[in-house]
Amino acid sequence: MLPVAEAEALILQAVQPLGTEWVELGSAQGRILSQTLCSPQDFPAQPTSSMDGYGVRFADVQQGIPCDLQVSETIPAGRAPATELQPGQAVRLYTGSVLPVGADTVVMQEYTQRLSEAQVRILKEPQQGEFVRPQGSFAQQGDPLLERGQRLEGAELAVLAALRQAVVPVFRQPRVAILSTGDELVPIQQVPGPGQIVDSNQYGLAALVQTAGGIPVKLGIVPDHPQVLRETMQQALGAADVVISSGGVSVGDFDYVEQLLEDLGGAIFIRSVAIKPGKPLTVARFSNLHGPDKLYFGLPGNPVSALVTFWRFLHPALRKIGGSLPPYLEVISATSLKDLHADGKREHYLWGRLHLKSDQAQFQPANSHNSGNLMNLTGCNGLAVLPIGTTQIPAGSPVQVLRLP
Ligand SMILES: Nc1nc2c(c(=O)[nH]1)N[C@H]1C(S)=C(S)[C@@H](COP(=O)(O)OP(=O)(O)OC[C@H]3O[C@@H](n4cnc5c(N)ncnc54)[C@H](O)[C@@H]3O)O[C@H]1N2
Ligand code: MOO
Repeated sequence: MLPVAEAEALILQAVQPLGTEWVELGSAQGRILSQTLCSPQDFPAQPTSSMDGYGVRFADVQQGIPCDLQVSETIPAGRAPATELQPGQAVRLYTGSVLPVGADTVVMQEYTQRLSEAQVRILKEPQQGEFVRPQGSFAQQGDPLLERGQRLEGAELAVLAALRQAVVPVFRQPRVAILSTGDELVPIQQVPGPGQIVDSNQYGLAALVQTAGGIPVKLGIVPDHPQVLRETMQQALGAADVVISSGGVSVGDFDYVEQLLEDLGGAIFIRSVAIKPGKPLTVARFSNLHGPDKLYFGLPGNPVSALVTFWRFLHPALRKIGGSLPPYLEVISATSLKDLHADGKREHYLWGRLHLKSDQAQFQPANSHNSGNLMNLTGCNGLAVLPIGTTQIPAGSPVQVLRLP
C-alpha cells in the first residue's frame, strides 16, 4: 500500500496541462487563463476626476479660502477637454471626466458655490492632487494584469473586457470518460431486482468532474464480462483525456480491471493506497502518440470510496491538467466536536460538516463512517484526515480537515 502523499505525488508527476484554445469572453467564465496578459495601455488612459466637482490649479486655491475662480468650460465624462486650464480658472467636472492640462486637483461640488454661469467659489482648501486618478495609476502599459493559471470569474472577465480581449486564451478542459462496472448495476430508469442496485457512482462522479473543471463523458454501465469491459475501456481511452471506472478493482473473481489494464498496454503505477476508504485504487498510464499520456483511474466501487478517492486524487490531477495553479486542495485546521476513531493502519478520511467560525473552524463528523453508505455523505463539506498511526482524536482537539471543493 502506497502512502497517500506518495500516490498523489506520482499522479501529479504523470499529468501535464493540455494545450490552449481561444474562447469568446462571454463563454470564458470558470475557465483557466493559459497565457499571462499584460496591459496594452495605461489605466486610466488620462488623468480623471473621481468626484463631481471642479478641477483647479492647487496653486490658486492655496492662496486663501474662499477663493473665486472663472469657470473655463464644462467637461462631461466621455468628452476631451477643449482648452488648457489657465491661472485663476476652474473647470466643471463630473466623476470620470478627463482633467484638462493645468488642472491638478479636484474640489468636490459640496465644497463649492456656483456664483454665476462664469464664476465658482471654492469654500474649502483641498489637498494637492485630491480626487484625481492620475494617468496609469491603476495599471501601466506592459504591467502583467492576469497571470497564466488564473481562474476567470466576474472580476477577471471585467478586466478582460476593459483590455478589449474579445477572445481569450484558456487551457483546454480535460474530457473525462466515466464507466461503472458490475453485473449488479442497473440504470436509473430500471427498478432494481433482488441484489441489484442503481448505478449512482456515474452521477456523483460526473458532477465532481465538472467541479474539477473537466467535461464528463458518461459511458454507462459495463457488465463484469472481460471482453465487453476491455472494449469499453479501449473506447474510453480513445475518446477522453482521462478515464475513470468504478468497481472491479478488489480481489473478487469478477474484478477484471487490473488485468485488462495490463492487457491493453497500460503501465500500472498504483495498485493500492493506504487510505480508508479507497484502498484498492488502481492507476495506470497509457502513452499517447498524439499528445500527453492518458491516465486510467480504477476507483473502488463502494460509493463513498469512489467519491473520496476522486476528491483526494482526481480533483488535484484534473485541476493540474486543466492548467490551474496549486494548491489544488484546501486543508483547514479545525476543532473536532466529537471523538474521531481510526485503526491507525491507513490514512483515514472521515466525512462531516466544517463550520468556518471567525476564530476557529469546527468539525462535526457524520454519525457513522461506512464506505458503502452513501446516505450520510449528503451535506458534508469536509473530510477530517487521521494520519497513519493516529487511532483517536478526542473531542475538542485540533484536526486537519480537507475542505471539499
Ligand atoms: N476480500 C476482500 N474484499 C474486499 C477488499 C479486500 O481487500 N479484500 N477490499 C474492500 C474494499 S476496501 C473496497 S473499497 C471494495 C472495492 O471493491 P471493488 O472496487 O472491486 O468494487 P465492487 O466489488 O465492484 O463494488 C463494491 C460495492 O460497491 C457497489 N458499487 C459498485 N459500483 C457501483 C456504482 N456504480 N454505483 C453504486 N454502487 C456501486 C457494489 O454494488 C458493491 O456493493 O472491496 C472490498 N472488498
Ligand atoms: O477502502 Mo474501502 O474503500 O474501505 O471501502
